[in-house]
Amino acid sequence: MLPTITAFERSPDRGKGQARDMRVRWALEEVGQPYDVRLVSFGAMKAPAHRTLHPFGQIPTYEDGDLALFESGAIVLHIAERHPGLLPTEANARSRAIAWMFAALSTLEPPIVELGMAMLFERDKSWYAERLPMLQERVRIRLGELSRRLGGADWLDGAFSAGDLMMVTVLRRLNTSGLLDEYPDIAAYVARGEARPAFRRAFEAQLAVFQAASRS
Ligand SMILES: N[C@@H](CCC(=O)N[C@@H](CSCc1ccc([N+](=O)[O-])cc1)C(=O)NCC(=O)O)C(=O)O
Repeated sequence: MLPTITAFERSPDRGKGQARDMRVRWALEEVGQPYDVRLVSFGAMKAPAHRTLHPFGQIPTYEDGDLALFESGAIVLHIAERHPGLLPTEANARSRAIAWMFAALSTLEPPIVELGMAMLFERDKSWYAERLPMLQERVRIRLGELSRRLGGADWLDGAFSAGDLMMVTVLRRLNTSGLLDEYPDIAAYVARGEARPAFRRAFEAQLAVFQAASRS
């Protein structure tokens, strides 16, 4: 019995790999762990059966034997702890890699999601023109700080880790904002992640789901 994740039956991101099952697919591909996918509709996500897995009625979830997990960060950490390839074996380096996972989710993702949601849902508001620059600046501050820490290295702290995997998936949300163009080193870092064979396999798998749904 393979681990089973849940993903959108028809992703609103239209196969661009922005939905958060992408992180879990990528982590499973990096460690070479085959997996099954249960596709769920928006309606099914909110139904009691799915909420036993995910209290907030969302995807992804992860089931393996009698374990059921939600939260993409927790799922990626679970995979990284049980398979080599995503976390260093040396204790301090391992802790630093996990710190970068939290930094991606707690420091970079909030301003990036806030900007993305505003650009998606607030354009018609009277205060949009005033609020947008403030949201952009909050992201620019973090991109500048990340750029200085990365300092031309390939990955955040030595070899590629789950910290980079989470950071790249968070930074990819900026793809339509134009902000990545202002930080060519960060854009190159994201491209390095996207060029990994495991990323490509994960991306193609989630795209195939959207393409199949679009044909039906
Ligand atoms: N913190 C949770 C957040 C999970 C989450 O946001 N899930 C979203 C899908 S990924 C977020 C997402 C959605 C769409 C795009 N997009 O580009 O269209 C990008 C990301 C979901 O189930 N939404 C349905 C709902 O809440 O009713 C995690 O990291 O797992």
